[in-house]
Amino acid sequence: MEAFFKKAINQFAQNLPFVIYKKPNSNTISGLFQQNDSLFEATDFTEKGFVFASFDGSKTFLIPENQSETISTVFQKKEIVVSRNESNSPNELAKKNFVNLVAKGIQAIGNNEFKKVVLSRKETLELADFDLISVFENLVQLYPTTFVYCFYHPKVGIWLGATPEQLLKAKDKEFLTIALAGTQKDAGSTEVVWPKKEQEEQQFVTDYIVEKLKNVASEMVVSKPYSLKAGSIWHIKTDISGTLNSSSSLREVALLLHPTPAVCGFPKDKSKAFILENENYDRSFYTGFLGELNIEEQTDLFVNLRCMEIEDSQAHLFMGCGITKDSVPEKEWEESCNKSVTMKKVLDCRF
Ligand SMILES: C=C(O[C@@H]1C=C(C(=O)O)C=C[C@H]1O)C(=O)O
Repeated sequence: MEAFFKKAINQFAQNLPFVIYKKPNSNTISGLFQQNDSLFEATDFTEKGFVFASFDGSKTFLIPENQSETISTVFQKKEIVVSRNESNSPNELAKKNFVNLVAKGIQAIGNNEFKKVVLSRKETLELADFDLISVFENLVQLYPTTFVYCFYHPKVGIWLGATPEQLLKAKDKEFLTIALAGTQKDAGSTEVVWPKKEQEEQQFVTDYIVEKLKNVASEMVVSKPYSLKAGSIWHIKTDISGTLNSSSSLREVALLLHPTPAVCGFPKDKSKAFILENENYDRSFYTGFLGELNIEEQTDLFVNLRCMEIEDSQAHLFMGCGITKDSVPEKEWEESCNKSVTMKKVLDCRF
């Protein structure tokens, strides 16, 4: 593991692009270390490499496999101590802005503009000291069931995250995606009871994805909804798998799914337009997607959630909440605070 991280440190010191990542429940950390600093894009999704795409669809960057050294290492579990006091320092202005944004979303739903919209915010923290590799290791140690990554490109920036949400897994014509929604804080029990509002919201997401996929796939299998723990919060998840029609391409499916109702809303176009007009900040790569594209004949893409961008001595954290007609703005604010803890914890823990 040490030699692997040393490689990443050297790469970073030379301002060369790289990505290191660990898949959910896996023991392997993989890395692509690009040998030049060119900025590549995935265009038709027949490329091989690691893709990093923005929410608005304008950027689909790629660390190409054929321009990179690929290395992996086995992850060793360590005991870590989280020193952060989990209570959030209340920021009254940020709260007021978010509560107003959510209220506006609820009003638009009441006016039948769309049925669901995912509204988000950005929170900036000052970092006293920051070590890229330690923070990545903290993510790996703390969130074993998520997709953990650290992406660096001198022309893009530094992003880290631990996302519970798969966008698309595909091999040949077989694919898998999920519908994820509903959030509640972990109270220490594995028996999670979900209110009707959360169950309905998640069912909307499932139905919408299945309906969309009918255009490109056959033989779809939809699992029963079940509870999934990601860090200290729970979600409701449904697995959806199927076979792509011979005329459908990987790119078509990825773009059909992205952005999913779990991070945008539905109908997609109307909720996306509302987000772009009202959120008042640029989501950039948050709620975009990332992951392996045609590596060893497999594609494994995730939605970029529970993530942060590191810029100079600051960390920008991003969190969002699914808004439906039954949402309560104050509760959504609290949910966004709970989600922010996923990143806050790793900025403040020690081995
Ligand atoms: C948008 C985020 O999360 C999404 C929204 C959820 C919700 O509204 O309950 C749950 C999981 C994610 O699909 C985020 O974490 O930033």
